[in-house]
Amino acid sequence: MEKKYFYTEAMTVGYQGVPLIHNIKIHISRGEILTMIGPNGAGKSTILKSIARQLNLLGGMVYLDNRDLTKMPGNELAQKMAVVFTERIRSEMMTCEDIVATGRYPYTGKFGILSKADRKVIAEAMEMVHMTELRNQDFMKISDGQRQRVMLARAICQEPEIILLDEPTSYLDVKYKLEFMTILQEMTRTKKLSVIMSLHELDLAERISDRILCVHENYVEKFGPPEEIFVPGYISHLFEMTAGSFEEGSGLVELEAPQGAPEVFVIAGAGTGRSIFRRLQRKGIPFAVGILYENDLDYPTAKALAVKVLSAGPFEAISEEQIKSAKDWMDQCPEVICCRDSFGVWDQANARLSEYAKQCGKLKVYP
Ligand SMILES: Nc1ncnc2c1ncn2[C@@H]1O[C@H](COP(=O)(O)OP(=O)(O)OP(=O)(O)O)[C@@H](O)[C@H]1O
Repeated sequence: MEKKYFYTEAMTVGYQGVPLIHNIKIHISRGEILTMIGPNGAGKSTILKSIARQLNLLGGMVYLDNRDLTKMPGNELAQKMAVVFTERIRSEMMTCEDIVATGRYPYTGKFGILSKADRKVIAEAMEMVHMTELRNQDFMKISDGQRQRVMLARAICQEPEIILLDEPTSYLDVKYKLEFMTILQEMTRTKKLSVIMSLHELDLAERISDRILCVHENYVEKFGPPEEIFVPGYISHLFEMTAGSFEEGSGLVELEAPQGAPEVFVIAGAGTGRSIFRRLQRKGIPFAVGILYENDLDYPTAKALAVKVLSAGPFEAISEEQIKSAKDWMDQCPEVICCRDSFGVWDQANARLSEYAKQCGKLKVYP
């Protein structure tokens, strides 16, 4: 096997000599992103802390750049590896810039005197995460999201080859989440940075990661590229979801579907139905939907929330039998909502259903 930049062999992690997860086998190359996902308390932070040497390994080996990581001198490790964890660092009387500057310690020698070149790296790192305007503020008096950006700037100015991040985007708003991920991605491309992180945002994990490690409670269940992880039903299994659903294809989460005999039949399609399905869900009204093509934008939400979805295969002709079945379901519902104001050439079955609902006096044109 090609030697990877970072890899583990039978790594066992845990606390006070008690193993939590055995036999962890992961690897990444320079410029790759590995993301850990899994339920609360599964052991993601424990793995990160063990790689960062904050916890002793309970077994196995970790290699970085072909070296036994446990034996690497501290200063050398600090020049290779940056760590962005969630615990608050003690920082009395320190400005945000002071905190970022501590990222240069592996390069500044014993007295921590910053050269002109160090100051340039610090300024660039602050600029990169858009925190220059925070530089003179007391680090203890900024928001959680601002703190996450300051900590990323500190890691960037450490100029590492590999960065470990524990839930780095948990406090960031959507703009900064995307910015944060873009910065990481740019650094993987331009500086060949390797990234190992934990994320609870599955949509981001799927998009950014080259490899995903699925940590189930106390064991590692899967390790592979996102397309091997986000397969139907797997995320619900990994998180042992008991309410609502996650659809791996679209990355959509939906709340619990209302149960019971359908009270409304919805004619939707082309993405017109999703907001109606969710409104019905919020009111706890069970509903049926038809006839949707299985590649329609509305289909994943309908599958998650409706009692019954009458569907047709992608680009297939809809048969008389399918229309008859949809009418039968419609007959059982006191009300029909039509989300469409026009029907295309390939959607005449739904035009007929809408006409049928009108004849039955059940059609409600949705506002
Ligand atoms: N210092 C500690 N000593 C002993 N056990 C600990 C310690 N810290 C955490 N644990 C336990 O180790 C297990 C894994 O915790 P860990 O923080 O690694 O989970 P996680 O996957 O990062 O969870 P989350 O998604 O909630 O952050 C938990 O059962 C936790 O209670």
